[in-house]
Amino acid sequence: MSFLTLDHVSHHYFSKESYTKALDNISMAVKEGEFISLLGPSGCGKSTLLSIIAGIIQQTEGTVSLQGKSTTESEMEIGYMLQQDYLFPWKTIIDNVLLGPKINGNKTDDLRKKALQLLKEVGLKDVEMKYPSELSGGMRQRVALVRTLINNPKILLLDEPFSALDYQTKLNLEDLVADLLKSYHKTAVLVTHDIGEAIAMSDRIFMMNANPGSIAKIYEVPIELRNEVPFLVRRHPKYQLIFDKIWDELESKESQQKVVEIPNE
Ligand SMILES: Nc1ncnc2c1ncn2[C@@H]1O[C@H](COP(=O)(O)OP(=O)(O)OP(=O)(O)O)[C@@H](O)[C@H]1O
Repeated sequence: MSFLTLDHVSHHYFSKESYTKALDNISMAVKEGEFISLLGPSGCGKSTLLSIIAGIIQQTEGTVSLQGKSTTESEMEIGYMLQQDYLFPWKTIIDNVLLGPKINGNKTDDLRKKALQLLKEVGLKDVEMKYPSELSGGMRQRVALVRTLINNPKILLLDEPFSALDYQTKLNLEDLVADLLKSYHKTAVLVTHDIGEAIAMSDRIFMMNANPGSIAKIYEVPIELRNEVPFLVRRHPKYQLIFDKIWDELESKESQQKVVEIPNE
């Protein structure tokens, strides 16, 4: 049985003024511990798809399940990491990390130890009593990662989590996230515009079409690249070949973007 299953998922946005068919008939099966990326032209529905997997929005058609359970029932088992860290500025780092478990009514004494361990694992020692404003963007994003992992989610949904960071910080964080997810055997879905990031981090890359959003192609990253840390994947002889192939595909999709017509009622 696959870990995350999407079966014929479609989604339409309706309002009085407009209608958008954002996703059309998406099916995919993600294995436990697998890292997949969603890549595609702007507006092809990547974030919509991630929100549906997260159970934040309900798809118009089709089913989404995590280990056989609907994702709306498994909300607590899903971790979400976004471009912005959304840390509360008036709370210390440790209080930010422990806020989720606290809201869920969990005792935080044991979790405090785990939080400090995770902070150490992401290279943040002795920051627990600091406030977010005292940390750099990359450090705050690492705190956001710890805040996600403290809930021990079964799956991590990553919506362009590195795109607001400078290039060097982004590469370092990619290595860190890949290493942590591997060591905790977490399944992950990454939305990105960065082809290099998708190749460096993923087992498989789902290339999407726009208007409406659908899966156009699935690229399986060769095993020898998957066994490397992301930074070294970018130096692998096969990396540029895969990059060029995906680049050409993406370029042709950008140029094919059409205006969607609003159907008559
Ligand atoms: N709340 C909404 N109401 C109406 N239409 C929406 C809404 N959110 C997204 N859309 C439309 O649905 C389509 C898919 O949007 P979505 O944000 O999922 O794409 P994306 O691939 O994540 O885009 P980008 O790469 O630019 O972030 C687009 O046509 C967008 O305009």
